[in-house]
Amino acid sequence: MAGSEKRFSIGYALAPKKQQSFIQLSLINLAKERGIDLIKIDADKRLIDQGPFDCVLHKLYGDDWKNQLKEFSVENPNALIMDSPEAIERLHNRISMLQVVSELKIGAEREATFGIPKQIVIYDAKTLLDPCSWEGLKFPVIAKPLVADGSAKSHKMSLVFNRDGVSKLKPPIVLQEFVNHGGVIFKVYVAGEYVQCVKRKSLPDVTEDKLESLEGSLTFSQVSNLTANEKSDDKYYKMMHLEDAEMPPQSLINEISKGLREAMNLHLFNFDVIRDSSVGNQYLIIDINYFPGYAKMPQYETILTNFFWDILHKKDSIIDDDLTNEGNKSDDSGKISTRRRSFDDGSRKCVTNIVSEDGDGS
Ligand SMILES: Nc1ncnc2c1ncn2[C@@H]1O[C@H](COP(=O)(O)OP(=O)(O)OP(=O)(O)O)[C@@H](O)[C@H]1O
Ligand SMILES: O=P(O)(O)O[C@H]1[C@H](OP(=O)(O)O)[C@@H](OP(=O)(O)O)[C@@H](O)[C@@H](O)[C@@H]1OP(=O)(O)O
Ligand SMILES: [Mg+2]
Ligand SMILES: [Mg+2]
Repeated sequence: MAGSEKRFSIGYALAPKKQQSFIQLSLINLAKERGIDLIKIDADKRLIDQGPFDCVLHKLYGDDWKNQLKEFSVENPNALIMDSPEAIERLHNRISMLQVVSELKIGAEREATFGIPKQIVIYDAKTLLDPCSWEGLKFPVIAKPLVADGSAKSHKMSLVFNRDGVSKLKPPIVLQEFVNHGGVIFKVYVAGEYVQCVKRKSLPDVTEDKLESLEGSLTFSQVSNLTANEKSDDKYYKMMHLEDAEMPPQSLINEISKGLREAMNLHLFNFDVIRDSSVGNQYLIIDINYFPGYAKMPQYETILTNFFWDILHKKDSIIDDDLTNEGNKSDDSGKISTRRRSFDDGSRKCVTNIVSEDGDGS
């Protein structure tokens, strides 16, 4: 079938800033060469009136958008929704976001271990000021807004050194123990089966003596997302040498990525990992983000185009198989061989269950 390869279209619905960084001409052109047209979804029109799309790629918030996706899925049952809004929503709350890490079952026999820092959630001021609620949590702690909805507010954090810093906090918040990690954070980008781990600068360690001299709390926002210029203005960042930091074991990163991808039913996300300096081989996951800044990865155009190509062709072969199998779901020998797609509240997942039962055991 050379020369007559089928073309696919992906509609994208992204906030202006995301669109600007992600939808580069280089990505559009590479995808086009591989038979994939990236088409902007007009946010001022109903989604259902646009298309046709083989896939809808999106990072938008709100019930109206969720309803539009649902409506679109009903009308276009073969279109992929990348990813399902219900699956994405798990990442909009910093408790449910990390709960999934605690549930991962990954091969026990390895030198490195992984988990999440100790944390509690505080919903109101009364609980915040009650010392009993803090029991078991050690200073310093990071106070993070409970909601992670992409707003500037949801990225505003405080590093709290002692009780004096507590009263200023505004619940609902998650209080997470600050773990010294040598000022280096690992960001793991996942796009389907593709995994890339990069190093970024993080918050510096807080030593015991520093802790005693520091007052109350310190606020900050998106440290690992600062531009090179912003970092080089700072004395601390000038001292840091990212090259010297050892990477986490690749096999561990791959296993966590696969475990998270499957457990969350998401294809596009990244997660932040730190290495506990006091232990050495203990890795902690502190944040998971839906559809992160892929454009920061070198060669992101190739990585994302390959990913799009894979999911579109996988979807297409499932549909072709379904059509071929229509007539032989149950033949005379009693063998049943069919493929069943999973749906999640009306939106299609990319998961396929293959059901095959041998009636006669042959
Ligand atoms: N438990 C922790 N111990 C030590 N440092 C932490 C911890 N939690 C967060 N940090 C530091 O604070 C930064 C911001 O935290 P986090 O990643 O949770 O916020 P975010 O606003 O969701 O970030 P992103 O821009 O990646 O979405 C991290 O990149 C890291 O430098
Ligand atoms: O552009 P967006 O609004 O999606 O910003 C995302 C940002 O990507 P960008 O580089 O494209 O800004 C991500 O950076 P990296 O982890 O990849 O460094 C991370 O900060 C996400 O948390 C942000 O998503 P949000 O949490 O705000 O929804
Ligand atoms: Mg983060
Ligand atoms: Mg985040």
